Amino acid sequence: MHVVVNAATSADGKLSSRRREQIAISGEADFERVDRLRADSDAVVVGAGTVLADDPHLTVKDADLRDQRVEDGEAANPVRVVVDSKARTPVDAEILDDAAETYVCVSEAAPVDRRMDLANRGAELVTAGDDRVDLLRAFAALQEAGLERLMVEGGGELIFSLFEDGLVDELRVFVGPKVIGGRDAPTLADGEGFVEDFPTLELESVERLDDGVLLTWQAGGR
Ligand SMILES: NC(=O)C1=CN([C@@H]2O[C@H](COP(=O)(O)OP(=O)(O)OC[C@H]3O[C@@H](n4cnc5c(N)ncnc54)[C@H](OP(=O)(O)O)[C@@H]3O)[C@@H](O)[C@H]2O)C=CC1
Ligand SMILES: Nc1nc(O)c(N)c(N[C@@H]2O[C@H](COP(=O)(O)O)[C@@H](O)[C@H]2O)n1
Repeated sequence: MHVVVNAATSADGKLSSRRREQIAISGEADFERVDRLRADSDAVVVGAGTVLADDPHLTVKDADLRDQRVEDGEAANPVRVVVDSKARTPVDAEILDDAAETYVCVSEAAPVDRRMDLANRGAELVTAGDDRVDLLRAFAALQEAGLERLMVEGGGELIFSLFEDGLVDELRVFVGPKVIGGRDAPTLADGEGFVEDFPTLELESVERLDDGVLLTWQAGGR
C-alpha cells in the first residue's frame, strides 16, 4: 500500500479558517494536479471532520480522466473513504451518492442504527477500534479489499494520526498565497501534537504553481 497525504495550506499553515468552512487555497493549476492525483488513486480518504465541514464529493472532475480510468478497466472514480468512529456521516452527504463506492471506517462505539442507516445508503462499513477508528487495522482492511494507492485529503486531525501511526509514505502540500490566521483554525497536522520522536521528511521537489508552491516530501517515519 502507498499512502499520499495531499493538502493545501495558507502561507501560515492553515487548512481553513476558525469557522472551519472550506476555503479555496489552491489555484486552477493546483486543483487540476489534485484531480490527476485522485484519478491515479484507488481511494480518496478524509476524516469525519472534513465530511461534516465541507460535504465534499471527492470525485474526479475531468471527464477525460474518468474516461481514461474506465479504459484502464477501473471504475470512473476512486473509492471514497471516511474515517468516522461514531458514524456521524450524514445520510444525505455527497460522498454517499452513486458516483463512486464509499467505505465508512467506524469503531465499535458507532451506534448500530447509524451504521444501518449508512449501510442502507450503500456504504461499505469497516469496523476497527473500540472508541476511535484504529487506523492500522482500518487501512489493512482497505488493502485487503484491493485498495493499494491511497490519497488522503485531510483534515488536520486525521493527518496527525496517520503520522502518529507511521502510515504516511508521501506528503504533498500546496502552500497558497493567503494568510488565514487564528489559533483555532485547523492546521496540516493537529491532534495532540508530537513532543518527541517527530516524524521526519525528505524533500523531493519544490515547484512553483499558481501563485504558490508545491512541496513534495517522502516520509521517513518516526
Ligand atoms: N485545505 C485543505 O487541503 C483541506 C482542508 N480541510 C479543512 O479541515 C477542516 C477539517 O479538519 P478536521 O476538523 O481536522 O477533521 P478531519 O477531517 O481530520 O476529521 C477528524 C475526525 O476524524 C475522526 N477520526 C476517527 N478516527 C480517527 C483517528 N484515528 N484519528 C483522527 N481522527 C479520527 C474523528 O471524529 P470521530 O471521533 O467522530 O470519528 C475526528 O474528529 C475543515 O475546516 C476543512 O475545510 C480538510 C481537508 C483538506
Ligand atoms: N487541494 C485542495 N485545495 C484546496 O484549496 C482545498 N480547499 C481543498 N479541499 C479539499 O477538497 C475537498 C473538496 O472536494 P470536492 O471538490 O467536493 O470533490 C475538501 O473536502 C477538502 O478535502 N483541497
